[in-house]
Amino acid sequence: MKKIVEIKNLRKTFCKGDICVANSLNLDLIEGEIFTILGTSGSGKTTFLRMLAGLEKPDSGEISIDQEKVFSNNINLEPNKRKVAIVFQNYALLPHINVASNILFGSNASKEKLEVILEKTKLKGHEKKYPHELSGGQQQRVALARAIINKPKILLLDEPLSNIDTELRNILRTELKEMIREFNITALFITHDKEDAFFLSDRIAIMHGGDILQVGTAKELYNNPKTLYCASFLGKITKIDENSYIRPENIKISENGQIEGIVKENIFYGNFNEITIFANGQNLIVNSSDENLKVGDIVKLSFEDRIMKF
Ligand SMILES: Nc1ncnc2c1ncn2[C@@H]1O[C@H](COP(=O)(O)OP(=O)(O)OP(=O)(O)O)[C@@H](O)[C@H]1O
Repeated sequence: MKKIVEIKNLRKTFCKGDICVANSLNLDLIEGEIFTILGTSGSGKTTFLRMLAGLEKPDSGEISIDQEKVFSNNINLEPNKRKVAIVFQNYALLPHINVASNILFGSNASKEKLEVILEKTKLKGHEKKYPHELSGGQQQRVALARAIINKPKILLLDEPLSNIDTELRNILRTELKEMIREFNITALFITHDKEDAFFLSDRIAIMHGGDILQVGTAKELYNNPKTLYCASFLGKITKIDENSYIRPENIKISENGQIEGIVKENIFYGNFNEITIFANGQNLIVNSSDENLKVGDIVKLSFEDRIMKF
């Protein structure tokens, strides 16, 4: 598997060292994968993406893209020499020029290439329209087409799905994933949204306070988080003793359960119920399909294997 991006000991601090946004980061991206940096606001995602693109200068470390060193002690290639392209949040389309001109903006791609890309992004017939005449999905495709026309080695996507309402967002992210697969390009997303990360990514890195805490597939991270922070960031957990935790779906209410508890609350969420049960001297959160349990009912619980220890 070919490494398209190699990052070694990348460091960046702001405000005379007060805020460390990249704390000796190490990361490799593999050709063709969709990779996501997932983190809360202020965790350092944008700075990381900007350093990769050459828009922010790291303090130290190394970045290679497609086997070429683009940043090190004595190298700092300009953004346009780095074989990267960015799709910005809100797409950053130029409002006063049409679709074709937006796609060709800053590119010396041929008319033939434009035709191919219009075809592939399903924008044929829309090339003379202006951005405000396009749907959200079409605008996203123009932004993608513009990013991809120069055949970058890596496509960087800066929270492209934020500020979009849920219904459209589901459509856009499906389309986005299909397009990226269609172009067979390596992509790096940054997002704070766990669901987007799970939907889009082959692998995910969890970022927090300028550190990459863990890298893995969504399943690996969810089922085997290395730290309490990663565990709770990716989904609800409930404490079962001093240093053991479990996810609500891994506690079962059953006749044969070994632990007795009393129902404190039962909340209906449509496809499951979230039940708070007081057992072993504490409140446990349990996901169940049992809509009929009432406050005060006595139940028996058992824990499935997936106990996490931190
Ligand atoms: N140019 C700058 N000067 C000083 N501090 C900065 C600068 N850029 C970012 N920071 C600080 O660095 C930290 C990380 O910022 P960054 O934008 O990389 O985080 P983020 O994870 O992308 O957050 P968000 O999701 O809110 O964009 C924040 O505390 C931010 O205030």
